[in-house]
Parts: sequence; C-alpha cells; structure tokens
Amino acid sequence: MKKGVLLVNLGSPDSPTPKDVKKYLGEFLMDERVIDIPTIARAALVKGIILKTRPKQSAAAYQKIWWDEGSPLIVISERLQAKVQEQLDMPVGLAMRYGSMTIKKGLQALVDQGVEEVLLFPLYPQFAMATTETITVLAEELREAHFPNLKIESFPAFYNKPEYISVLSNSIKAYLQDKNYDYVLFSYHGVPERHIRKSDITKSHCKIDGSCCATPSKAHEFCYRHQCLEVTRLVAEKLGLEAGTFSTSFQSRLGFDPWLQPYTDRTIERLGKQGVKNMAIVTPAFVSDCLETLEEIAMEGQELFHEVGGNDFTTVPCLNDDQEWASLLATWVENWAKA
Ligand SMILES: C=CC1=C(C)c2cc3[nH]c(cc4nc(cc5[nH]c(cc1n2)c(C)c5CCC(=O)O)C(CCC(=O)O)=C4C)c(C)c3C=C
Ligand SMILES: [Fe+2]
Ligand SMILES: [Fe+2]
Repeated sequence: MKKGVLLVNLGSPDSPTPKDVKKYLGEFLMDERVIDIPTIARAALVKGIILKTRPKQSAAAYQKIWWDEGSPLIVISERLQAKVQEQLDMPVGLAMRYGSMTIKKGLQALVDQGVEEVLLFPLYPQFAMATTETITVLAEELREAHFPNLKIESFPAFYNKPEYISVLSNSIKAYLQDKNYDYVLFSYHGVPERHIRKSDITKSHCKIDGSCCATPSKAHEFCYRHQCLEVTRLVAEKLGLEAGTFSTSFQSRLGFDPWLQPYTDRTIERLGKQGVKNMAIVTPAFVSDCLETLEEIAMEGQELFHEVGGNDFTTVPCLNDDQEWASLLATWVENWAKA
C-alpha cells in the first residue's frame, strides 16, 4: 500500500483584514470542541457577541505580526513540510484545521498521488480536545464521506517522547546561550477547565488541584494540563534549571469561564513585581510561531514585564523549521511506515 503523511496545524486567516479574520474566527469558534456549549448557545455567543467586536481587534493584532509571504504560522509550517519532505520518499502533505488549506484538500492531494494509507500528524505536542481531537474527528468524518478506501492512522501526542524533549531542550539551550535571564517561564495556550474534565477517560481523576496531574493515572493520556506540566518538568530537568527559577503558566484566555491557571499575564506581572529582572519565556504548546507567541507574548508580554520593573524579556522561538525537529518528524514517519 502506498503511504503518505499529512501534517496538520491550526490555521490562520487568509489575510489580516477584519473581513478575513471574521470568516476564520467564525469557523474556528463554531467548532464544538473549541467552544463546547450547545449549538444554539454557541451560535448566539459567537455570531451575536464575539464576531461583532473580536475580528477588528484580532485583525489589528495580526497586522502587527504578518509577514510579506503571509501568516507566520502558515509560512513556517510550509518550510517545515519542505524539510520533512526532503528526507522522505513518500508524499508529505500539509493542511490546516481552519481556513483555506483544508484537511479535505490535503487528503485529496495525497490520494491524487496514489496514497492509500495516511499518517495524520497533528502538530501539537500535547493532546487537547480543541486541537488534536478536532483534527482526528474531522479527518475520520471526511474519510467516511469522501475517501472510503483510504486508511488513516493518527500520530498521538508526543509531549513526553525523550527525543522530542531533547530537540526542544537543545533549541531552547542554543537560543538562551548568550542571553541574560534569571527566570524561565513556560507558557502554554490555555483551555477552559471544563475541557480537562471532559477529556478525563476515568471520569474521576482530574480535579485540577495541586496533586492530580502528578499522580499516575490512565487519564493522563488525554490530560492537557498533565502533559504541559510534564513538558516543563522534563525540559527543566534536561536544562538543569533550579527549583524556583522556572514555572508553568497558561495564556490566551477568552471569555469568562475559569481556564487553566496560573494565567501568563498575571504571572509575568507577579514575577516582575517580585524582582525578577531578566525573563526568558518559552511556549511549548506551539510548534510554530504564531499570533499567540509573536504578539501576545513577544509584544504584549514584554510591555507588561517592563511596566512592572523588568529589564530583559527574551521570547524563545518555537521549534519552527529547526533541522533537528524536521529530522525527528521524518524519523517518526519512517518508523510508522516500517511498522
Ligand atoms: C475560545 C477558545 C479557544 C480554545 C479552547 C483554544 C485552544 C487552543 N488554541 C491553540 C493554538 C492556537 N490558537 C490560536 C489563536 C486563537 N485561539 C483562540 C481561541 C481558542 N483557542 C482564538 C479566538 C484565536 C485567534 C486569535 C485571537 O483572536 O486571539 C493560534 C494562532 C493562530 C495564528 O493564526 O497565528 C494558535 C496556534 C491551542 C494549542 C489550544 C489548546 C491547547
Ligand atoms: Fe487558540
Ligand atoms: Fe490532572
């Protein structure tokens, strides 16, 4: 059977105009795994409230980070795809969960090249209902409706694979080598606490308290919070960071529900007020730089840190198209193809 791989990332608007941002956010936020409330309530919230104001505000943010070639997230994902393709004999496709580069088009392009068996590769180190799950569910729906003879297998969350932790730690170490820092903040995209409880396959483990994520459980296979805390622990260990000089926080909260805490903005503020002068910030929920790293962290986060007395604020780039990272992806794909 001819094999191929489809890398899948989140997606971006076609352009940073309020019109295109509105279209993109409409698709994104109407996903039942992103805003997980009943359809009528979701439509009222998204179409009646969020889409009335957010597109203008988000478009202004996108305009600050947009590149001549397009959305950073898309351009970086394309560069990564090209590097992975250089190392593999099988076709390597790229698709986005939202926006114009659809998963349907990505699957069709592979089928057109004769592929009969696809490795679906969500580009997210940690599992989340709003990221990995929505990709795998949609791909299966598309397979049933349009590609009934195609075999699709999904690559699971890779947050604790030693080779991933190594590549991530190496890239952070290389970037911070000659930088001034006395604290490393690991900031992950947040999710509503409710998402964590919904993904708990034991239905009773996740209490989102001080201990559940450190207590071994089957629930952790699908616990975003546990997986983020593990990445921090493993990378800190690898980099030899001392206790008290690093911590985890969660960014990009939207709406009024409780999301995973501590929140990144409040953490930056607290650390600055407590006397941290030189902060490095890493964002391991994202494999590519995007609005959430380039604007929310590198611009807004830095401004906040300076306001509360901080000096240096270093935003460590995501893995992006790092050569070691591309080689690791190619190795994982090869291992799958051989199995
Ligand atoms: C409202 C709910 C949202 C959930 C839940 C959520 C989870 C989630 N998102 C990412 C990765 C990215 N999100 C990005 C942008 C973004 N995310 C939300 C909302 C939720 N995300 C919104 C409304 C936006 C758009 C921008 C804005 O208006 O603030 C991006 C950046 C995309 C880009 O074009 O650069 C990424 C990447 C993860 C990993 C995650 C759960 C773990
Ligand atoms: Fe998001
Ligand atoms: Fe937990």
